[in-house]
Amino acid sequence: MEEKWWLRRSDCRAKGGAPGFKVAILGAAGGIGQPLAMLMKMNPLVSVLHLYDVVNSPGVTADLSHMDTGAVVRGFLGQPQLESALTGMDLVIIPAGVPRKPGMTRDDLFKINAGIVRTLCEGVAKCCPNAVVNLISNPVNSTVPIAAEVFKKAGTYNPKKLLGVTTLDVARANTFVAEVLGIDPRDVNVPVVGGHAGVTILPLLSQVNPPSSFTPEEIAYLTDRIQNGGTEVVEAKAGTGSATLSMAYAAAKFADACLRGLRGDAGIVECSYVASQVTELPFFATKVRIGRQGIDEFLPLGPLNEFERAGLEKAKKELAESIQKGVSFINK
Ligand SMILES: NC(=O)C1=CN([C@@H]2O[C@H](COP(=O)(O)OP(=O)(O)OC[C@H]3O[C@@H](n4cnc5c(N)ncnc54)[C@H](O)[C@@H]3O)[C@@H](O)[C@H]2O)C=CC1
Ligand SMILES: O=C([O-])CC(=O)C(=O)O
Repeated sequence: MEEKWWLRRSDCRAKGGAPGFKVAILGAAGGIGQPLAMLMKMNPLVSVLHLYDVVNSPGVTADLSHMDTGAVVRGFLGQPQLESALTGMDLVIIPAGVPRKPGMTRDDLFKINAGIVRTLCEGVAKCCPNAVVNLISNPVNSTVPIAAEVFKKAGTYNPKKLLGVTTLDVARANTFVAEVLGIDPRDVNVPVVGGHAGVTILPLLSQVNPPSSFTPEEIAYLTDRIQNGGTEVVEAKAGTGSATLSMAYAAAKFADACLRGLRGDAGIVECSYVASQVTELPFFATKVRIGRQGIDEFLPLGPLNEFERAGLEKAKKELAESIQKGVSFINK
């Protein structure tokens, strides 16, 4: 392609190396991957953006590379290029894997996505063992334990740097609560704890900021809508996939929080599904404080009302099974 020009790109004076973080997206040509790649290309904290996929990453890379933002974009295609995609990365975002169709649960994706996540995490362990990992691929309740086991086997596991992305649950909760209250969603913050599937998604409506009270009907409506927000989109898309645009937005927001934490900004608190001692389960989503080394602090659940305590028990039962399934996949 370069032959038709008098100047080759390698002769250009740009040498790269601008200050900023190096970020890789694995699954970058997918429904989430493409808009997420665009949002990360627009993030001023990113100096280098690596886009890896098993299909179409050269096209997505060429396209995004014409945006006049600071990040230098490079594309990587297929397993032989995985190591180059990962080497030197500070943050690795993983939305690789198949999405749901109507009638499926997230757990139905386990068969295909578990193996994809294992392979990609083996690459992370080998090429950028100190990177922060943002895991999006479903079922998150099992893929995060899979990633942890892969890293343990490789001797690189750092629980402070492995974060399951549950930001979309928070974004939905903020949106739906704001609608019920008749206020701006940007002014609402709903902690959502537990996990990322059905009853494991536990919105803590008693802890909504600004402090708000809800009728029992509002609580029933909001809890159901937040827990089934993913299914609402899967059904509306009628077989063509699941949430991609809202997920890319949520993933970009979460990645930005991680980068600001790594930079040393104070007060970065996000909900995320992580290795945790907040409950008796080895993994649980709660608020975490993110700092220079990844997670600095696991924040407690806070006071729950009776409805939330009952929800927590249900969530824990399902979560325990999903965690065990992920752990056994690697240690079978
Ligand atoms: N954590 C969350 O809140 C959410 C998670 N998801 C999950 O994210 C995943 C991706 O969803 P979509 O982007 O809609 O799917 P998609 O099918 O549009 O894109 C997935 C991409 O992954 C790529 N891929 C497949 N195997 C790969 C491998 N071994 N290495 C690298 N790339 C590979 C595919 O080529 C494709 O480009 C799904 O598992 C979905 O369930 C979706 C929405 C929300
Ligand atoms: O529902 C799905 O399969 C995708 C997802 O995780 C979400 O939208 O929350």
